[in-house]
Amino acid sequence: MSARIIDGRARAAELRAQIATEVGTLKSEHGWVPGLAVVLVGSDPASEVYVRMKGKATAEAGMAGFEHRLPSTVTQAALLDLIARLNADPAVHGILVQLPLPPQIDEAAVIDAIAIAKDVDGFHVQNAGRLATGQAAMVPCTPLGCLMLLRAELGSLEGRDALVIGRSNIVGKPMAQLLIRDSATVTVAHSRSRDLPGLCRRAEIVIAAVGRPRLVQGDWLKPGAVVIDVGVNRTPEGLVGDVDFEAARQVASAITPVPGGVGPMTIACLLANTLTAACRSAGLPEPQGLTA
Ligand SMILES: NC(=O)C1=CN([C@@H]2O[C@H](COP(=O)(O)OP(=O)(O)OC[C@H]3O[C@@H](n4cnc5c(N)ncnc54)[C@H](OP(=O)(O)O)[C@@H]3O)[C@@H](O)[C@H]2O)C=CC1
Ligand SMILES: Nc1nc(=O)c2c([nH]1)NC[C@@H]1CN(c3ccc(C(=O)N[C@@H](CCC(=O)O)C(=O)O)cc3)C=[N+]21
Repeated sequence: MSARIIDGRARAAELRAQIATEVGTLKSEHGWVPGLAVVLVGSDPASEVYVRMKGKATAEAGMAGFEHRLPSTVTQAALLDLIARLNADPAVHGILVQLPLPPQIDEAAVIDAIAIAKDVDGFHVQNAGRLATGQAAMVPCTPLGCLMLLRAELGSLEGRDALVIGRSNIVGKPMAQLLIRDSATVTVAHSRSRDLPGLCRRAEIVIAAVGRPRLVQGDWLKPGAVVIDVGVNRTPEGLVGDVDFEAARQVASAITPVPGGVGPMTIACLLANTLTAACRSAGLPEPQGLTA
């Protein structure tokens, strides 16, 4: 068997086109556009790439982009001061502080300073809590993108055995919450899990969010499994995922590639969250199909 390759790049392009249309309507009917502020501290090369991609996608969707660059030596107080100004700026509907932050900055304190309604990353404790308790939340972009791909592939996730590998606050945990909400049976594995291959072999859905190149082997997979590879690992041979793609595609029924799978969906979902946040702030109806 050879797996269907899930084209995240194409799905993300569709989503961005839908968002651009909605933004055009907002502009012509209401005379304003959604605005996304991206804050980059320091000059980590990978972060630079992501911030540039986000800026480009924002502009192409017709949204207003505000980029704030701060030196790696910035103080916590100065960063919190910028966030306070962005919170108060009516042209800014979404705020993203690129992670990771330098060691002198308390990441949790920074995230919790972002206005809940503008937290388009969905990292604020209150958005995490809302997601966990089934209230309307800003949902983290990467898990949201994975969920969209899974629903498109499988339709209903009800009763499916899903394995999430990774328990980070930004990917693994919110991914598990979304799968629970869609009535999948969810297992969350991490570095202390015993028998990861055995856990994998039971799963109809595997979501790998680990950060270890090609950790998940082809013979760990249940035949016909749907595999979502969140990993983005820079190796001497180039960008690779957390799944051994060539081996896995012989066993899986569908699999996301790296690059071209989850990554582009993350960026598209950031725009989706910004549009959703903008509509909510203006009391306008939310466009359909952009949230979980
Ligand atoms: N495509 C995209 O849009 C995005 C991609 N990423 C990528 O996804 C990956 C994960 O990101 P993130 O969640 O932030 O990473 P973290 O480093 O925060 O979390 C990694 C998780 O993997 C677990 N883990 C580590 N080693 C193993 C192992 N050998 N077996 C099982 N579990 C293990 C860790 O366990 P423990 O908790 O016990 O330490 C932890 O829970 C990275 O490659 C990152 O680059 C991230 C965000 C967006
Ligand atoms: N506050 C915050 N929010 C984030 O969402 C956030 C963050 N910080 N810090 C870093 C991670 C990582 N992340 C990615 C986004 C897009 C791709 C992506 O588009 N990847 C392309 C490849 C791009 C390349 O060549 O590097 C792909 O997979 O096809 C990957 C990873 C968002 N993150």
